Amino acid sequence: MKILSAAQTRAADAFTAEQENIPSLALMERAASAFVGWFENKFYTNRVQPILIFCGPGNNGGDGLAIARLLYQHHYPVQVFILPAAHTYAPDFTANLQRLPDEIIKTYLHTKTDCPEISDKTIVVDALFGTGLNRPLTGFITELITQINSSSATVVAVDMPSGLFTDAHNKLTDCIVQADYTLSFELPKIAFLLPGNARYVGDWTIVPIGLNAEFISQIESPYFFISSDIPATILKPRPKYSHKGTFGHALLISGSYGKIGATVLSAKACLRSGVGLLTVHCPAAGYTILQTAVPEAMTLTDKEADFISELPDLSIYNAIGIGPGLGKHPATRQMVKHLLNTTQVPLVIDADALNIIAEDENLKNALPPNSILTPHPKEFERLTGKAENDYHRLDLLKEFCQKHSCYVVLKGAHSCIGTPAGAYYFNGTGNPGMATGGTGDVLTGIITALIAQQYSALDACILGVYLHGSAGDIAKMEMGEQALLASDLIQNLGKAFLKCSYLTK
Ligand SMILES: NC(=O)C1=CN([C@@H]2O[C@H](COP(=O)(O)OP(=O)(O)OC[C@H]3O[C@@H](n4cnc5c(N)ncnc54)[C@H](O)[C@@H]3O)[C@@H](O)[C@H]2O)[C@@H](O)CC1
Ligand SMILES: Nc1ncnc2c1ncn2[C@@H]1O[C@H](COP(=O)(O)OP(=O)(O)O)[C@@H](O)[C@H]1O
Ligand SMILES: [K+]
Repeated sequence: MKILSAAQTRAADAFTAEQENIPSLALMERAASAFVGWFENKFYTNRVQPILIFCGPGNNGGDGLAIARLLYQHHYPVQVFILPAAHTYAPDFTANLQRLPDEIIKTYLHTKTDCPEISDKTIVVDALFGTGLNRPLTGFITELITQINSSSATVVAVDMPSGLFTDAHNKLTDCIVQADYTLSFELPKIAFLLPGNARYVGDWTIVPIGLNAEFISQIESPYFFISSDIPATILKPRPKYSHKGTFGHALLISGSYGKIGATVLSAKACLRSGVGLLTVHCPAAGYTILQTAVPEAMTLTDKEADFISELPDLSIYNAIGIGPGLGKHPATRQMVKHLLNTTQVPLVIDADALNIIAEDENLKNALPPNSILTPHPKEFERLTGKAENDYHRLDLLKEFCQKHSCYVVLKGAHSCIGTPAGAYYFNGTGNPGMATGGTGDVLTGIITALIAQQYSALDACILGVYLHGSAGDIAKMEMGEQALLASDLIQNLGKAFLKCSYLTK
């Protein structure tokens, strides 16, 4: 699914209205109906809590007025509060104001004293500003928003939390509505996918309003959201006459004393992701553990008991994953250096292998083209330096991928894949239960297996993060978030593959 900027969203709205001969007012009605459908589902028994709808002067405010009318028709106790317009109200705002039933109390807000009391039991609908915000909010509006934010009311934002830019950085001092829920139209917004905005956006949902699909597919955007649509087109069926050689031979270089568990997790995930053959190169101390815990994998041991100091013959492998549990022993550093200087096989690089590379500019420059790096934010910071904010981090991601011709999976709640072509793919699966040790090792195993099966680097990253998160979501259905372990992701990879394969049909 493509992600559009605020300007592109406006263009998509305008094109849809013109091309499909739908008045913009009808599009607004669709948006309001979609909002109300979601709202009724969420708060369906509740027709006593007062609903305070705050409307700005633009189309977002117009949505608010249409929502007020529809909720009133569904017997919700709504009240409307309207901001003064600096110049004029948007035409569709005015049209919806005229359609507002007289029974709905409407109040114009000029100063703070006009603002209503907002009790705990209230539901606030924030329709002040949406994608048309063009500067930080100032003046009296900030007092209103501060009052909304300091109340214990449930806050539902229409399209965007007011004050939050759709696609640009907000300063920490900017005044922004802190919504519990954001119901947004047609496509996710970049702002929803960045960790720093979580406290404003809350739990977000997208509802379709029928914007022109052809227009959206033609418009150029570097930003994509990975929902089931993209992975379903990537997953390949296993041919009837295939054999284990068809699905590649992966090598996993992993482990050090006390961290063989990371190797076990990564190896199991690799095997559960369809690889034909897997060999693990680990410290000698890991031999019995691996042969017992992962009998399907072949094990090669290092001459050292507790860390890896040497490389096996690499010539027979068509995918190499390195990093989980590796440690940073000087001999291990040398091994990583040697690997980067001798192989042109793209690597899947995680954990301490990333930390070793981060400490040496020459190693970054020696990355084989099309390698995949899977840092969490701290590891990423070691690679690129500190980001000033979430948007700057995206710039650093792009620069790094372009400079080193590699793919980076910047892990997080919405893991973001950066590509050498400058695209960004944000993952939509996964949950906070996955914020637990070992889940990253599982991802390394999955992506290494997909590379061994000849998926392109980009496809392996997309399918990998999607299946990894999907396995986490399936595990969550059984056991919730607190008890979730990295092993549970491996247990549920089969179901995640199945679910994805049903979507390809
Ligand atoms: N255009 C369409 O066809 C549709 C638009 N929709 C709604 O329209 C919204 C976008 O509407 P608009 O483009 O009118 O924009 P907004 O309603 O977000 O805000 C624009 C208005 O706010 C003013 N403004 C911007 N920043 C300000 C600031 N910091 N302080 C004070 N005033 C400020 C602008 O001058 C303008 O008057 C979407 O978020 C969505 O809610 C939906 O109804 C779907 C269809
Ligand atoms: N809140 C979250 N929501 C969704 N996924 C998450 C969340 N927190 C972590 N994850 C996922 O879990 C994994 C954690 O990886 P990492 O930090 O490397 O763990 P480890 O080093 O312990 O294996 C990543 O794939 C990340 O995207
Ligand atoms: K809003």
